[in-house]
Amino acid sequence: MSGPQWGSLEQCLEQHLPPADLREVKRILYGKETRKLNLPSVALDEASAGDFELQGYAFEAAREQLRQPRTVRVGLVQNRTPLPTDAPVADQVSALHRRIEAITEVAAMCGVNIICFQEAWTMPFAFCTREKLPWTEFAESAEDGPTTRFCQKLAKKHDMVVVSPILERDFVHGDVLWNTAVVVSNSGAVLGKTRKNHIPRVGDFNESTYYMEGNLGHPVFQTQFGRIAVNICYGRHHPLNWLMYSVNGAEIIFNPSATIGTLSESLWPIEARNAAIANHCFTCAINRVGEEHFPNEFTSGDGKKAHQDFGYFYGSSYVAAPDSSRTPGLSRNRDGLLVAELDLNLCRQMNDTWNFKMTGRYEMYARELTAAVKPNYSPNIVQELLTVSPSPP
Ligand SMILES: NC(=O)NCCC(=O)O
Repeated sequence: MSGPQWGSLEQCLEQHLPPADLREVKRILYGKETRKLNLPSVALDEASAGDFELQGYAFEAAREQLRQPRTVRVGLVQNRTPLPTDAPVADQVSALHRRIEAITEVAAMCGVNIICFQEAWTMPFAFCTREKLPWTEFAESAEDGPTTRFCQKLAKKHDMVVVSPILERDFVHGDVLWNTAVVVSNSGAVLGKTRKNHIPRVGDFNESTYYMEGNLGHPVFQTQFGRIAVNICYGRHHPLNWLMYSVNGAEIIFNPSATIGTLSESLWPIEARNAAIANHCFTCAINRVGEEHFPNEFTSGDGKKAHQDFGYFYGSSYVAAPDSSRTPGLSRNRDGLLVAELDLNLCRQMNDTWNFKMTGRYEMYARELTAAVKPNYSPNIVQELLTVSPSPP
């Protein structure tokens, strides 16, 4: 399975396909072409000095007579953990704060209005280990922990909405942990929080050792730049999870993730993109990048040898639009900032074209699902009745 040596699908296609074929392949694989954004040279220089990739694309919508274009710029950040996992907890957190601060500065130069970081961005993705200490020490209050206060400063300074996915410790309810995304308004106020609804039980994703499925439903946050929601990582495999954010009015759904090549790389380009199409909204898929090594060995329950790493986090963050177009992905092997300009008018335009909301038959599904989750449910399977022919006299 590919590690860091293989840069990205896009690099491979560009390198090997003749231009005419490349155009056709991209038309089918990526939909209507996104326009490359002309990003300021100072931002490109800063990104190159800071050793992270910077790419920018714009999605366009048709001009309407009664509504002005509703353009918003989103920033997706993928990054490695700068320090080794056995460095002191406070040092790891502060190194990540510094890294994200630098990338957010560049996002501000690019006019980003809403920025989203990767899942559990203040820590290594240590849930594979099943160890409690020191990993639980990375948990913080969503309302006023050091990372939320840090994000409030960034939001206010840059007039930017900040989506900050962290390991939350809920001090009010028995000190329990959650996988949470905090949404900070561009005013600097904490707008609210949302929790990961689906917890994986696959491979080394032993997150259920640490926290439960979220209990906050599918909140959508009204920001100055549009209505946003956060579907954290494994929730992207659940079409109804995306649907409920959309039912509550989300125009942009962020999907901060941590996932590895051996498990999910072939699912990655499909799921968030399909959700954008099915729900007439934009989706932003963000994955961490690189390899994280842990001090102690752990096993995967598959008879294979114990190991000290999770596998390769393949980056490849991208934005998908309701008209089925998508940006190219960031690379598989570098930290990066993807800037995408969205015209939110495209959501309603696609709704009027394809009518998935109108043709959705939600009432029928609600009724059938209500019956199907009951313990005494009998599946509606129609079978041929076998008639017993009378025996000959
Ligand atoms: N972080 C997380 O939920 N990962 C699970 C694996 C996946 O969804 O690809």
